[in-house]
Amino acid sequence: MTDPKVLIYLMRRDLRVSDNPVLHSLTTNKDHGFTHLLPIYVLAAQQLEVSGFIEGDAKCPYPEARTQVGGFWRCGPHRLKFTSESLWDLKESLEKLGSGLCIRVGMVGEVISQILEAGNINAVWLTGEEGVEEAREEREIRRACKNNGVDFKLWVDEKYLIDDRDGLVPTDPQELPDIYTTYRKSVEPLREQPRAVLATPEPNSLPPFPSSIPPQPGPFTIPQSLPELQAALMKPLNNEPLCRAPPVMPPNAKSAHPFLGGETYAQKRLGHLLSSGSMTNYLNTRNGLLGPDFSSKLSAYLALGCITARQIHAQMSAFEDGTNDSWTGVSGYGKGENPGTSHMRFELLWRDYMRLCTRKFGPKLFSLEGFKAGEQVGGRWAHPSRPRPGQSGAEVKEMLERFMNGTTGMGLIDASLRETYLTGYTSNRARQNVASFLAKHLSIDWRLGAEWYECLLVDYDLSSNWGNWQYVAGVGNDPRGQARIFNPVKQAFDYDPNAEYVKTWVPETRELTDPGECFQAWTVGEEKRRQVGLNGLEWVERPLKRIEFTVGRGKGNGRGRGSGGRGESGDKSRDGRRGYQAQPGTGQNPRYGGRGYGSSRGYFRGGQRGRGDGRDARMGMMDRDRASNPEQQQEV
Ligand SMILES: Cc1cc2nc3c(=O)[nH]c(=O)nc-3n(C[C@H](O)[C@H](O)[C@H](O)COP(=O)(O)OP(=O)(O)OC[C@H]3O[C@@H](n4cnc5c(N)ncnc54)[C@H](O)[C@@H]3O)c2cc1C
Repeated sequence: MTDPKVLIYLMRRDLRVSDNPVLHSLTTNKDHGFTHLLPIYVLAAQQLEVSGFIEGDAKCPYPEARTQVGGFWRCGPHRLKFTSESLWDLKESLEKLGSGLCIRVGMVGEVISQILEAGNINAVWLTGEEGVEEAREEREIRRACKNNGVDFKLWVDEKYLIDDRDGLVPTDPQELPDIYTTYRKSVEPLREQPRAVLATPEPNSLPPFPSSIPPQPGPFTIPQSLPELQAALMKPLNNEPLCRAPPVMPPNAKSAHPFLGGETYAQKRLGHLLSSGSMTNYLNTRNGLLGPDFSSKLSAYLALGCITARQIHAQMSAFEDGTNDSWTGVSGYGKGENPGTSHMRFELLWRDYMRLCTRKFGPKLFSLEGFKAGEQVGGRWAHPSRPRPGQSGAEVKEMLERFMNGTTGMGLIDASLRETYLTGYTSNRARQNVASFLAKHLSIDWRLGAEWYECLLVDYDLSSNWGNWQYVAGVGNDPRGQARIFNPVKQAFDYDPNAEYVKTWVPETRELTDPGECFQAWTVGEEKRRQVGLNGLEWVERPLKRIEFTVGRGKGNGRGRGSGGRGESGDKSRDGRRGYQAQPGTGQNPRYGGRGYGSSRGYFRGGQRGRGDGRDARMGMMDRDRASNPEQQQEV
């Protein structure tokens, strides 16, 4: 009998069996020499809270998985659910192929090291990622492999539209143009560029799953069913709401993102978009706000690698070329590239571009000054511990709390924030407005918004989230930078002219007939407020922002009217940099992770400290890190 030769395939954001380079190579290259394949997914303790996997009174060995500036849970309920569904779908798909999936809990590098130390592993393969934490994992695994005499291979991440190896993506990240359009022009025509998708492995074509695997080290227990997995993930989050006075689901409101996670559902969704004609119409509908089909809703699948951009491209090409008769009769079928499919490629390239920006700018992705570090923009933004002149910390805290629970008094913004809280999704149009409102109207540290999205979004993606927040805050790759401000009243008139979206998510406005009143309920007169039940509501009486706006004059000029432009937010008058932004790479507990920004404490941890669950000691360790760095202390 030959000795077993076991290959670990660590799956991170490539949760699919189709168009998967690692699985494909194992089925096509029969000389790989492995007798067994062990696909592993680790629920990473710094990215999602894992204490729910502990039974009994044992203490969790890791700090809570909180964001660094705001102290929010890094992975909220919507993405926990979607991720668990995606994992289970992957497990079932691998089982159908005659393989399996081993789920583990802990710090990724540590988990893999423990398995290597138990012996009998010959190689570890994984796909490279751009994030700071993911790169750290890769270094740790590489080191563990070296220490244990095990082969290590980092595969090229192939879930993007343009392949890194085709000579179109700059090999030196610093050569990436700072403007998206310049990059796009350098890679067009987009329809010609993507590589072909890789075939899905046939059943029993992969090396078999090992018969024995080192157990999950304590104190964690791995659930054996999807409901148990979801219960363990949700357990720590059930103890407290994510914010003060959270919104409740309005009657008759429906999620625009009712989709289950996983490769199976990603493919179904793509099929639906093509067969329903939604993809053909995409250019006309993509700025819509309500309903599942105004845009693709593929982002969450793309973020976890349940589907690849080139799979979307390939299916669109088949549609355009008329090579799949099941689409006969659908508008645009067989008629070549159309505005909808062309624009989808354009958006998918944005996603590529955001990833390449992460590669280029590294930890600057999380810096208050963004990619423009050194351009002295930091003093613009308040944080509860760093109010701007004339403000108190309590005022900033209240503004932020009302941002989080969607009671700012600005209809479009509140609708989007409540929708995001309740469903994990909001449209790109709404996201742009929300980010602009926080950073440019409220002048609050935009990283708190980025972290809040990290917690809430079902499709959270490191590069797309942080890159877009920087872009809108004016410290990223928007050539118009600080000069571009979204007027949320004008935007509401343009994209929600009948206030259907605002009325759906801010049900208190449903009795109002004038859309302008829905967009800013403070404009409703006293008598009417009483009649429609708006009387006494804080966000009606005391909105965080009042924008004078008249439809005839403000609409269409991109600026609103009266004080509706940038002046009313006070951006220009109050400045003076206070030098408080974090220095990349400081104040972190290196073992636990962190992405090189902010402090570890977070501001909105409501009641987490000193609750006597054994975690104070760990937080104390992080406090010491901060105390050794006075600049860092100033930061929070
Ligand atoms: C402040 C802010 C935060 C954002 N955070 C995220 C995030 O965490 N994850 C995420 O995937 N997208 C993010 N986006 C980008 C965009 O809003 C979402 O990708 C899109 O709304 C997802 O819905 P969809 O799949 O229906 O998009 P569609 O309109 O159908 O677009 C198709 C795909 O193109 C990509 N795409 C579209 N627009 C962008 C963009 N501006 N940047 C990068 N990729 C894009 C996405 O992968 C998307 O699935 C953010 C945008 C803003 C303004």
